[in-house]
Amino acid sequence: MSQRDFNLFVIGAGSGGVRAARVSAAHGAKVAVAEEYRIGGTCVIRGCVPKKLLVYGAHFAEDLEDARRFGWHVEGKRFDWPTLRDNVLAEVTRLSGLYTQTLENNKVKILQERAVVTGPNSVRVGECEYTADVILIATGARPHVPKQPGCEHGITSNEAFHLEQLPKRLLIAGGGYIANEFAGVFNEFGVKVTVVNRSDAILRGYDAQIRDRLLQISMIKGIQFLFNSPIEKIVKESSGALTVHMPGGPAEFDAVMFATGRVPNTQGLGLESAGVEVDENGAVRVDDESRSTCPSIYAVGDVTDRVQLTPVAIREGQAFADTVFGKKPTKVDYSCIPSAVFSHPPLAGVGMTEGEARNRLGAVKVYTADFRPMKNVLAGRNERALYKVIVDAASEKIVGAHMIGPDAPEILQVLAIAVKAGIRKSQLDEVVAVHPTMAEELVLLK
Ligand SMILES: Cc1cc2nc3c(=O)[nH]c(=O)nc-3n(C[C@H](O)[C@H](O)[C@H](O)COP(=O)(O)OP(=O)(O)OC[C@H]3O[C@@H](n4cnc5c(N)ncnc54)[C@H](O)[C@@H]3O)c2cc1C
Ligand SMILES: NC(=O)c1ccc[n+]([C@@H]2O[C@H](COP(=O)([O-])OP(=O)(O)OC[C@H]3O[C@@H](n4cnc5c(N)ncnc54)[C@H](O)[C@@H]3O)[C@@H](O)[C@H]2O)c1
Repeated sequence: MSQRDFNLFVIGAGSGGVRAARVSAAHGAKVAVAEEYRIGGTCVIRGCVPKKLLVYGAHFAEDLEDARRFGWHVEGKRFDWPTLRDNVLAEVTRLSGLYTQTLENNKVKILQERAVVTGPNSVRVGECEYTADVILIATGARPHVPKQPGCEHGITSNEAFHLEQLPKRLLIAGGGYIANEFAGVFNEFGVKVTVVNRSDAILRGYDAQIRDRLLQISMIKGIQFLFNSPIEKIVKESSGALTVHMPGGPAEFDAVMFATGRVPNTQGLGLESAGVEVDENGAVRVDDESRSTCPSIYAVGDVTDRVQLTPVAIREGQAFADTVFGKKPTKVDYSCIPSAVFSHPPLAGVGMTEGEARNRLGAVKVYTADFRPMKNVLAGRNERALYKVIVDAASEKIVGAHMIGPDAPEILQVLAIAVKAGIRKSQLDEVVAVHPTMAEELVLLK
């Protein structure tokens, strides 16, 4: 029996930390978790969940517009931001309560304060020092804000959920997930959105044709994109407006939001006291069992900067608990991780893009369905969906699938099973279509 206060001390009650704490406790460990902000972490409090609820809220703008062609006349429609904001924040509070309850039900001691590591087996929380056989760093990541003069006047996704009122003109810096998701949301709410990117492409890592389709549709919806436009400085005017200086000249906005990546939360965490190494971005270096360079300290989730997605943090937390406290050594399989961008319309992908497949495999076959969904046709909405299935010409196996269009993330989740299982294109063809659906295009690809 250990003489220390706990078998496991988890720092950070987000996606990875909560799963690791709960499962380790279920395996019989005495567990404590420290959280400096709110139980649930980024995903629940200021990430996936409130973001997706805003995406739902935003989509009503198009649904109400399309409704007319389906015979529905909605008089006097009007959007009220405070109503949506407050309902979303209330839902976040409810979910945070459920996460807290889950930890308590599993007898995990919750310390609602910042923790720092003071040695290989010790942690300080406020005035108290605790000892533990194992420490798990699950502190996540925080928004990166560029250092150019005046950038402190901008906000990040953290603040976007709490805006007092919507800005009339919003500049979003970045071209990744958060930039495209929030550009879509705020544009649907009637905000004039400009996306500025320092490079010449959005959503690197996704299939080029799918990205192009999103760019094209986003521009038609009224979102302006400026490429190769690093922000040089931001000046706050006496009116409160922000003048943003860029290579193409200055422009005025009511708010600037940075969506320029997220950096691991290791600053001031005391990792050096235990010999825990971090990389050049501050991410904890770990082996394939999530063990750091200190044998008693592990790390999971965004703080390791492997794949910054909730389901990955959860898997890493589960694998850690099973390996260290469940006598079941488990490694996370990082191959074929599906992902989605909840833009308007959403896009999703799994496996190799067409470009990657051509580079890595040489001979590939690409099957595409480029179509206007039935609902869009009747609505008079000129938006086309695009599905792509990438096949290794030698083995006939599907090595990637990518799509943009209504409900693409929902459809892709199921297709990802086929890609992960390594099925052949002919096996897709054997499946009878569910008609009329959009997903049936996947079994009718010629
Ligand atoms: C706007 C936004 C939208 C997103 N949307 C999606 C999505 O749709 N799908 C998806 O898969 N992923 C999404 N993500 C990413 C996802 O939220 C993260 O990958 C995930 O939350 C990482 O989990 P984690 O456990 O590593 O860290 P987190 O969930 O960030 O948890 C870390 C916790 O540690 C706490 N903490 C930090 N330092 C200390 C300390 N010293 N002491 C005590 N506590 C500390 C923090 O307060 C935080 O609660 C989104 C992220 C953002 C920002
Ligand atoms: N739907 C989802 O699953 C989802 C949604 C939101 C966030 N996330 C996760 O959170 C992470 C962070 O999201 P994000 O959108 O901030 O990051 P990102 O990595 O997706 O995009 C960052 C963007 O900022 C640009 N950039 C980086 N540094 C810059 C600088 N100094 N000046 C100007 N531009 C700069 C990059 O070129 C890139 O376009 C994502 O990588 C993702 O893993 C996932």
